[in-house]
Amino acid sequence: MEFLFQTIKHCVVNHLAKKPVFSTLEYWLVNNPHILNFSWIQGQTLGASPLFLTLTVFSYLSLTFTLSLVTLPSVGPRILRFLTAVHNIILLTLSFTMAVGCTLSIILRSANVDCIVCYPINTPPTGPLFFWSHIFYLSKIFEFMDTLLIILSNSIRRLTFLHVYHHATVVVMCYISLHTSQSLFPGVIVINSSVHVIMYFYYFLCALGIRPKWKRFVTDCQIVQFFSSFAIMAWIFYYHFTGMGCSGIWGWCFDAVFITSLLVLFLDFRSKNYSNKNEAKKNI
Ligand SMILES: CC(C)(COP(=O)(O)OP(=O)(O)OC[C@H]1O[C@@H](n2cnc3c(N)ncnc32)[C@H](O)[C@@H]1OP(=O)(O)O)[C@@H](O)C(=O)NCCC(=O)NCCSC(=O)CC(=O)O
Repeated sequence: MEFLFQTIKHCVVNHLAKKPVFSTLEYWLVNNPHILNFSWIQGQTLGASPLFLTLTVFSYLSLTFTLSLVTLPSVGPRILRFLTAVHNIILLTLSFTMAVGCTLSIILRSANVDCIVCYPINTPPTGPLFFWSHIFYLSKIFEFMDTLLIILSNSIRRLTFLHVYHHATVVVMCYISLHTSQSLFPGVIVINSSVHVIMYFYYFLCALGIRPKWKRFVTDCQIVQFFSSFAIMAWIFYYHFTGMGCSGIWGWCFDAVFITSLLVLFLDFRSKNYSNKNEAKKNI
């Protein structure tokens, strides 16, 4: 693994870095002073307080519950489709930027594989990796708009436990990961953002009235991402107990429960949506 990482780093630093496009990307996604000097400071950085987190999650859950019960003034289908398409394009672009920014930050700012997987205990949450973690956290709050779009489209059957539980809990996971400088987090960001590029592209096409035949592929990518997260978690676990310890091991425990619960919910979603019986029904 170390050899693979050093080879990639060598290629990036010695070959790609000479291309003007790459230098521009490197500046805007990693070496910009705003990103380099980023610091997650409790009570100062946007969203960095338990009160903010509590109010955000509470407002999301109570608004979702209330709005799903009342009859909202109907938004014309054309306007709703337009809003949904714009929302998906924003999240697709943001997810792509986070995936590229975080990958470049990992390659350029980490000396070796150990530094990516296991931050030393008491690592301060500063610099590019935590900048992208912060953007990822804020993007999860922006994803609340998914729920509003479901409610506005009167598609209450799509307002499932999986959807609401995922949207509410993922914000808590991001907060804990930033707060504890959690080692696993950049890996999760790269994987999740990449999967979300595909997912929001799928939703974008749906908003345009196109029903892609590869819906199942999106679900499979999501399931694979949970297994990949387990692999990274096992790796951290190994480093933590065989070395000097890794930062954010309490956050690790939260993630273990959260990712397991999502895996169970997604496997259930998969078996209900794509079982041979259901597929046959759709084709009738
Ligand atoms: C293929 C999936 C991505 C989506 O499954 P669904 O059953 O929701 O898909 P679907 O075919 O019914 O979706 C099409 C409908 O979604 C509407 N739609 C379009 N954009 C949307 C958006 N941003 N949020 C919510 N709904 C949206 C379309 O207009 C269309 O409505 P109409 O039918 O009226 O025309 C699946 O794998 C999945 O994630 N299912 C769980 C449901 C969910 O909420 N997923 C996202 C959060 S979980 C997550 O994000 C995990 C992760 O981190 O990867």
